[in-house]
Amino acid sequence: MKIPSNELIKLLNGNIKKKVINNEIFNIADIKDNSENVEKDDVFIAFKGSRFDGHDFILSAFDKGASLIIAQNEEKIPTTDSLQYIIVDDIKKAAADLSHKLFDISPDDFKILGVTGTNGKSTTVSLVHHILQKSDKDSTLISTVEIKIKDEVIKEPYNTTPSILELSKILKNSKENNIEFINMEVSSHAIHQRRIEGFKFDIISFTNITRDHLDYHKDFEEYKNIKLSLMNYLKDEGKIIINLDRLNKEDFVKSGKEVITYGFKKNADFVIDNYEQTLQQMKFTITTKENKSFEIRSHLIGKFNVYNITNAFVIATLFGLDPEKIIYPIFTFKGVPGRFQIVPNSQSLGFVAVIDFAHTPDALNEVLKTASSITEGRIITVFGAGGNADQGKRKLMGQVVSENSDVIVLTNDDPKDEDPNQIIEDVSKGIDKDKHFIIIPDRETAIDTALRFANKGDMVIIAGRGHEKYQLFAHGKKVEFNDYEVTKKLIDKIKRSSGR
Ligand SMILES: CC(=O)N[C@H]1[C@@H](OP(=O)(O)OP(=O)(O)OC[C@H]2O[C@@H](n3ccc(=O)[nH]c3=O)[C@H](O)[C@@H]2O)O[C@H](CO)[C@@H](O)[C@@H]1O[C@H](C)C(=O)N[C@@H](C)C(=O)N[C@H](CCC(=O)O)C(=O)O
Ligand SMILES: Nc1ncnc2c1ncn2[C@@H]1O[C@H](COP(=O)(O)OP(=O)(O)OP(=O)(O)O)[C@@H](O)[C@H]1O
Repeated sequence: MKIPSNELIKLLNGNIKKKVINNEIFNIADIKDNSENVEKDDVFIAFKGSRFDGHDFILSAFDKGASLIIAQNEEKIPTTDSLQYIIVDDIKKAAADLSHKLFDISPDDFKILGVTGTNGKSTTVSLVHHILQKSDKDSTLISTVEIKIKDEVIKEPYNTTPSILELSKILKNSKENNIEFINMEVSSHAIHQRRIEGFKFDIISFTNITRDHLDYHKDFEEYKNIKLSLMNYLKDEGKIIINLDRLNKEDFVKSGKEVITYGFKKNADFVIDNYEQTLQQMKFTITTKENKSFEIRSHLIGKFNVYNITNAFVIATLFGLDPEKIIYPIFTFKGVPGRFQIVPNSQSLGFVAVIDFAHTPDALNEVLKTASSITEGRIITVFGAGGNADQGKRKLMGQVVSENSDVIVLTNDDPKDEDPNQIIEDVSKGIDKDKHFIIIPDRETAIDTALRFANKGDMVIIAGRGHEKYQLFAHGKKVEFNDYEVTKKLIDKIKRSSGR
């Protein structure tokens, strides 16, 4: 794209501290925030991060052909002839303004949904995407599990919420594909790091706010306030949806925006009732304020999924869909990989093996309570806790699993750079020592042991890693490991060896 310098300056108006520009016109190929990827005629934005400072790579970007540098710290600008740069006050705003202009996108081009909360984001956005697609409404999905335009996967997600520049590129791609709806997960990290700068949402949905990520955030209060600050990113007519059973409406009405509620509580705008669950399917009703009731059936399992489904139902109605027509797409939704996902070949052995992404105390509580409610036999839980993450939640995870399981196999999750034995030690502090409890650090052996221990009628819950494809160890070591595939393989082996 060709852009005259004066237009560029106008675009960043009010944000410029200093500029050294010689070109009258810039021929901008792309806009990058990683020097490694810079090519000829790119603009390089120097972000200061938690590990690196992009300012340290300005020279490298320039050598690779960057035509313009946008930076924030003048002292770190290298003294090189012909380096053209702009020093701005607010680099996140500059990145959003520039990328939106360059890619010709604006939040007004789309109806945008943001789902935040500790748990339930992926399931909710994936279901909304499915409902929209099945209703002939073109939609983009941005989640931890996949990034899709319509039904086409366009990118493997790296983070739950991508960076400012990646998001801009997804919106550009979406606009080129005439997408009407953007459905995205918004993590607390993304809000804090302003990865959503320049975004304005039509709907923001809050699922629940419970303990997580207290390695990154100072305390729970800060974590909660960061989540709540997402409300500042609503369009003027934007609406908020909350789960009234899990959240306090007062925290949201303060925003001055319309707050729509759902829950089992009778004073919710969308009341859930008559919930019944079997291993095959659930059913429940949603009753609107106008006293219209809708019977919902789904293959998903668990009360937490009743909430996720109702949330998606409310979102879809606010997006203008006929509620009657939402019911069938909900029924055809197969769920998100690694979220209460049953490993089918386990049932021929007489028990049920389930893969679930629960990696917070609250999620483990929800999943194990669900498991108990639909299981005659014992609950056997295989789990661990992740490294380089909230250490304080480990003991709480141990407690929840201890209270809700008959047999516990404690193993490695993703130890990352931490000592795996220390993580196991931290988790085991929450486990009642009178329980049937065994520590097996190797995850495959742990799963195998749990499966061999299972009797007819039992349920084996393999928690924590869900859809993830790799186990992460120290020094960046990545080992292929998918709980579903490993469990399936182990069950086949047990079947072969036992002749069952
Ligand atoms: C701590 C954290 O959140 N870091 C995120 C952050 O990175 P950062 O700003 O710290 O970047 P950095 O690595 O220090 O680099 C600074 C700058 O130098 C640049 N650089 C760096 C090296 C180089 O050679 N050249 C160069 O130009 C980098 O491109 C970057 O622009 O911004 C990056 C881009 O958005 C993220 O990918 C990165 O996520 C890291 C990988 C991460 O682990 N984040 C987790 C904690 C996270 O964000 N999780 C949440 C939710 C998880 C959940 O829901 O459970 C998520 O949204 O994924
Ligand atoms: N509404 C909910 N309330 C509590 N727990 C839930 C809820 N929905 C899902 N869970 C639990 O959280 C796990 C992750 O679900 P999901 O991926 O939908 O959440 P998420 O917020 O996207 O999490 P992440 O960002 O870590 O992927 C599930 O496997 C389940 O154990």
